[in-house]
Amino acid sequence: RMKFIIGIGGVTNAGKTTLTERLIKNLPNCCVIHQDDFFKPQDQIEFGEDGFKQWDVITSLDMDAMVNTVKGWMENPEKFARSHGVTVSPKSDSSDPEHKIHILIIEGFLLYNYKPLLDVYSKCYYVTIPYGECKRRRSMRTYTVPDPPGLFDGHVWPMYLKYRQEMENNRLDIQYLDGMRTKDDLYNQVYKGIQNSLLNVL
Ligand SMILES: Nc1ncnc2c1ncn2[C@@H]1O[C@H](COP(=O)(O)OP(=O)(O)O)[C@@H](O)[C@H]1O
Ligand SMILES: O=C(O)c1ccc[n+]([C@@H]2O[C@H](COP(=O)([O-])O)[C@@H](O)[C@H]2O)c1
Repeated sequence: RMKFIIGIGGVTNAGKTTLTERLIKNLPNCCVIHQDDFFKPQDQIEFGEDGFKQWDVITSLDMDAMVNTVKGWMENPEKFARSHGVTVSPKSDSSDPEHKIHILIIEGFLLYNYKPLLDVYSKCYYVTIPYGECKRRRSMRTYTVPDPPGLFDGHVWPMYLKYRQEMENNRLDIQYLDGMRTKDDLYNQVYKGIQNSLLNVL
């Protein structure tokens, strides 16, 4: 079977998880890896010169563990699916070309800033929203470690700008998505895009 890896990157609260959840429900043989699951424990996150715990930098994540998880899927997507509770369509069902494929979605806010993971993607998406909307959505969200006052302007947004610049210097073929559009619009656009890509590779 073909293997196809989709990156859903983007700024915090852009709607990555919302979009991803709907895609995995509707794509065949589709597994998911959330970058948020690879945050290091709180006591390993250092304080920066900005006075904040440095959550929004690549070293706050155990990226080696994330790479190994991706490799695990690549080596045996069937087994990965089974052990993650994903139903795999039977191989004999070859009448439907869609089912000749294994799909992995990798979702997260720093997807395209780690060299060992840059060349695994078949398709790279990046969802953006403007500063004001990002700050508003973020203020309504509660993480395992709640944001201290001033974190967004003092750390989250500046680090986003820094890593986004670095990402753009990496010259990946990234398709940008406007996260201000409705959830339905975003989903329909991406679902159609993936369908088209699959038709080309199958
Ligand atoms: N297209 C959208 N338009 C408006 N609000 C959205 C949209 N997509 C997601 N949201 C809302 O924004 C917040 C963050 O969404 P989420 O999918 O968790 O973002 P992320 O995973 O990028 O941090 C949630 O409250 C969600 O309901
Ligand atoms: O998940 C956690 O344990 C966690 C703990 C502290 C902070 N976060 C925040 O998670 C954000 C990235 O996730 P997301 O879903 O908003 O893209 C990032 O901006 C961090 O500041 C996440």
